[in-house]
Amino acid sequence: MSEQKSWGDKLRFGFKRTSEALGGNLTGLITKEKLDDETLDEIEEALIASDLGPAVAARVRDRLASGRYDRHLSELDIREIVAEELEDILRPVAVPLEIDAFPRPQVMLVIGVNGSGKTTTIAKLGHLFLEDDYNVMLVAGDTFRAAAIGQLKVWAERLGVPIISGEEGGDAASLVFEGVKRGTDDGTDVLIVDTAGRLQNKSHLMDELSKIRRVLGRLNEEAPHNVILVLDATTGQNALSQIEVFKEVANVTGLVMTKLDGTARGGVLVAAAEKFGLPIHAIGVGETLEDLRPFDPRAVARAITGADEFDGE
Ligand SMILES: Nc1nc2c(ncn2[C@@H]2O[C@H](COP(=O)(O)OP(=O)(O)OP(=O)(O)O)[C@@H](O)[C@H]2O)c(=O)[nH]1
Repeated sequence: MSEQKSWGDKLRFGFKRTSEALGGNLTGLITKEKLDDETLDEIEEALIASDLGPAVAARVRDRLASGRYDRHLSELDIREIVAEELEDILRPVAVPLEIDAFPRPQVMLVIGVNGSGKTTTIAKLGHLFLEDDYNVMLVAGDTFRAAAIGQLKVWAERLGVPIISGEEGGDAASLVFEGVKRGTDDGTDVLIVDTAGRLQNKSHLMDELSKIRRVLGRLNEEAPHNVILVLDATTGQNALSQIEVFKEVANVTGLVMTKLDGTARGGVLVAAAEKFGLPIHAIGVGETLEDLRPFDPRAVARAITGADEFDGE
């Protein structure tokens, strides 16, 4: 119970800068007597300025326009209406990561640009699975940098889970192969693989992933079962271009968005949901292991719009 509450508080706190930005953009528009076209245009622009993107802003505008509100709408009314629309957009993509009964281990490749929070996210996902009593193993497949290998080893130790790692510059695919073999023998449920999947150049990423696939295919045709793209919300609209490019070169199966706490640009979560419809497995609102969770679309929509700050929920 208290865990739930504290996550709710973290969400509201995390999205505070986003909801303040949205509120700031809306303030002044709401005092108008009725929702004429000019006010609707201004609200639409305010939503775009909040990183929700033009498509989401247009949806909200349509909703407001079709409401035929014959009364003065307060700021809270507007926030409530926006929150409902955002919830509708987020609901279909709020898909928690599931571990299938078979085959085990389930192989999850984690990709993302440098500094997106990839390594931390792997640790946080591991923590989530451990909480659900799954056996977890990590693979330090980002062999480009010794620091990345070291960092993942520290996380593995903290989590108390095994890790397969090699030397800097080593072959990621053979580490993954070893991980699946060991994981099969040890009864591992989920193998989470860090990758150097970073888009320094597209062909390198494609080569890396296709080699991993090829090698994995010898053990299990369906692996990798998940290819998870980690995105840093503070990059705003740039996160959308990253999805576009990664989708082109890797078979991205789902997203994790991090650093929603450090930014006024959290609206990009909704823009991504609307534009791509890819599952968003979890969101990160802080640096500790507990700060990554599958999300409740209603709670997130209300945190983004700050609706609950107003009605005292
Ligand atoms: N505030 C906040 N910080 C985060 C979050 N997720 C990750 N970070 C921080 O972001 C920084 C980068 O995270 P890493 O996990 O090292 O990122 P990476 O993508 O693996 O980066 P490289 O190892 O450089 O490839 C670290 O300081 C993390 O603590 C989050 O949800 N919120």
